[in-house]
Amino acid sequence: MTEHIQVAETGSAPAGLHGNAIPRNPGMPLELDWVNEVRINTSAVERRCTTLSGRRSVKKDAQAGWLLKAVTCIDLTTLNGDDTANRVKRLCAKAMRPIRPDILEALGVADRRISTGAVCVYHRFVATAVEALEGSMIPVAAVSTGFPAGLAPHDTKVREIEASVADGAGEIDIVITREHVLTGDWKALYNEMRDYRAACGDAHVKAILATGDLRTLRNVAKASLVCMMAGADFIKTSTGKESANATLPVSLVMLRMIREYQARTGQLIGFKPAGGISTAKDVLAYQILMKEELGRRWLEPDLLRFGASSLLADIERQLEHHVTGRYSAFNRHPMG
Ligand SMILES: O=C[C@H](O)COP(=O)(O)O
Repeated sequence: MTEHIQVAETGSAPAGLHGNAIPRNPGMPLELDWVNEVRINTSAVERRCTTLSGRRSVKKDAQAGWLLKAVTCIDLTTLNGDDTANRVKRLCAKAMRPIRPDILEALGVADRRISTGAVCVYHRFVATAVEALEGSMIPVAAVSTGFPAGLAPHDTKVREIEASVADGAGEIDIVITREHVLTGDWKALYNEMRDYRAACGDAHVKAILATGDLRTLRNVAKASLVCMMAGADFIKTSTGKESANATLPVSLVMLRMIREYQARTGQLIGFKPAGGISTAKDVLAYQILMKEELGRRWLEPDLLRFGASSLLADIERQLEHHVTGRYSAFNRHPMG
């Protein structure tokens, strides 16, 4: 598949959810019949993912364009217990200039304005990141609702969202209560998601399903659907802290539910695979999956984000290899 892909034009706003033309998902009443009808053919899902990687690839000469586009879809993330304001500031600087100017020059895109899709941090660092990114139009995404386990009291979780919005977060990545899925309490999941969406106000909300905790692909599909019904703008696979994070089969199931939701409601919902996505090769596989399942519209940062802490370093390295024919050491591509 040799297909060249457009990266952001000079002077256009950096990638972000804000200012895009997609109307937000208002949600809809919980339709339990629809949820209960959901069926997943696990072997067909696995077969599709296996054949996808065998049949499809992006030709070498088009890869740089795809990887630059992927950069604009990264939620550049730091979610560690030892995070500091200085680390977050360095990450923000990287988000504003994710690829070294000499590499962009050699690729012939020095005039394009390329930034990551967002910077993703804990609530504590939202204000720091907002200040560091001032003028860049890069939104700050806050993980929330007792991330990563999501087991804080409900009111505390709602207040956490409100606090991050007050500090300037433009995007809120909430974690769902896995117990609601594991006990099939779809009403409870719908209600909590509804409350989170309301607390976000104008901030876009990504629903983290923590798929590695949900045990079955059918649960993943149902949870995706219920969160979309309750008004999620994006559905996201993982926190990055579960024992299993983003995978192609889980992503395929979520994408099929996005397609089904769009067919019934007309609404376009975004997708964010997260956790363990660390190589350019991984990212190309996800981009191919997105394009094949939902179409090229879903390669844009208002509908696709990669939640990743170390992916950018590998992409930059691959782009450098593309222009010089040589690989440099990882320490030449610091994250912050
Ligand atoms: O949402 C983002 C993830 O926490 C990042 O996970 P990662 O550190 O495996 O890239």
